[in-house]
Amino acid sequence: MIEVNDLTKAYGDTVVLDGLNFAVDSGEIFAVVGPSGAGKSTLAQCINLLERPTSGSVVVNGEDLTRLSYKQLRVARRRIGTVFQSSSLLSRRTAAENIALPLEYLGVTKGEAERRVRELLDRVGLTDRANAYPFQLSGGQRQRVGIARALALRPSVLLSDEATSGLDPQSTSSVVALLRELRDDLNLAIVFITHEMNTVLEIADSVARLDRGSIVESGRLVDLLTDHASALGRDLQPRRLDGDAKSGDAVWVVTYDSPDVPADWIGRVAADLGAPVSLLGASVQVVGGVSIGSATIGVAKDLSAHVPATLARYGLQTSSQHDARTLGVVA
Ligand SMILES: Nc1ncnc2c1ncn2[C@@H]1O[C@H](COP(=O)(O)OP(=O)(O)OP(=O)(O)O)[C@@H](O)[C@H]1O
Repeated sequence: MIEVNDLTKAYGDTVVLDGLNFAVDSGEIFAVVGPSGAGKSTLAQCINLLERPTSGSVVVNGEDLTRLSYKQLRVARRRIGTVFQSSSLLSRRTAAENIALPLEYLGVTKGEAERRVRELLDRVGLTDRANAYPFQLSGGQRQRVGIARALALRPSVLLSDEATSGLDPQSTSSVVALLRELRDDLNLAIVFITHEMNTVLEIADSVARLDRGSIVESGRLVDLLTDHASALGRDLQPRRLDGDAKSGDAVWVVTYDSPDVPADWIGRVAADLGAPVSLLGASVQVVGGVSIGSATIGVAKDLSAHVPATLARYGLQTSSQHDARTLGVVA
């Protein structure tokens, strides 16, 4: 497990990370989301101690890495494997040779390294691409090689710094599936840093939002998605808008997590309001075994005062009435 306690990083007078606290258990994926400039890269560098925090600690399996000497740190750093955005593979080395790099640095015998590389290639599903050079691999395959290399020294923590950014949706899904598999099979604690909300929904057990160097909201993904007061939970909901709101309609985002919500709730809500309800988009997401539904509906603006209570009657919640323009709906 990894714990980050009161972590602060300043460059001169500029405080880039301001007193961050979180813990990630073995077998858990913790996502950190945040806009550009929030401090995500700096956090990644402080976690693997490429940058020394100004104050605070990074504790891996009970050992405070920030207290170690440079020499001790070189050994302790093996407990954290890092995967970067572009996987930074050496272009003149094959996939297998790239994965072998950390083993070579460590002075592992040739035979032992070859055995371990074979194991790792199999682990990431690239046995048949062992002798391919990076330019012969797809973006998703290169990231798999990067993941295998990060696992070479059997770390207990995997740090993923924008590892899926820039990948197409299919490659992203395959890398996400691999990381979830590794979480479960190797019981890794994974810190997944990203600016992509969609990926968080696919991968995270817990999530924190970093904004201007501080964690402004955090929690278990399933709790955030079902907490109607959570701004992060709302931002994580997939938005599917298939239709346009009618002129004169207000747009509402409705969420539900209860199996008791009747399947024909739209018809019933319309009947209660005595006016049509248009379904503009809907999705159902299964997070941690819980089905979380999200729908976007349009209802005549003059009925707005009655909408929340009518929805609540059927176990449906809406946090607020949304401006159609912010949701990309033409009102
Ligand atoms: N070496 C440095 N000296 C001074 N300021 C720095 C340094 N490194 C980063 N910063 C500042 O820290 C802030 C956070 O930068 P960081 O790169 O960690 O953000 P980020 O969330 O990773 O952004 P992005 O998603 O755009 O990469 C920025 O305002 C940046 O200018």
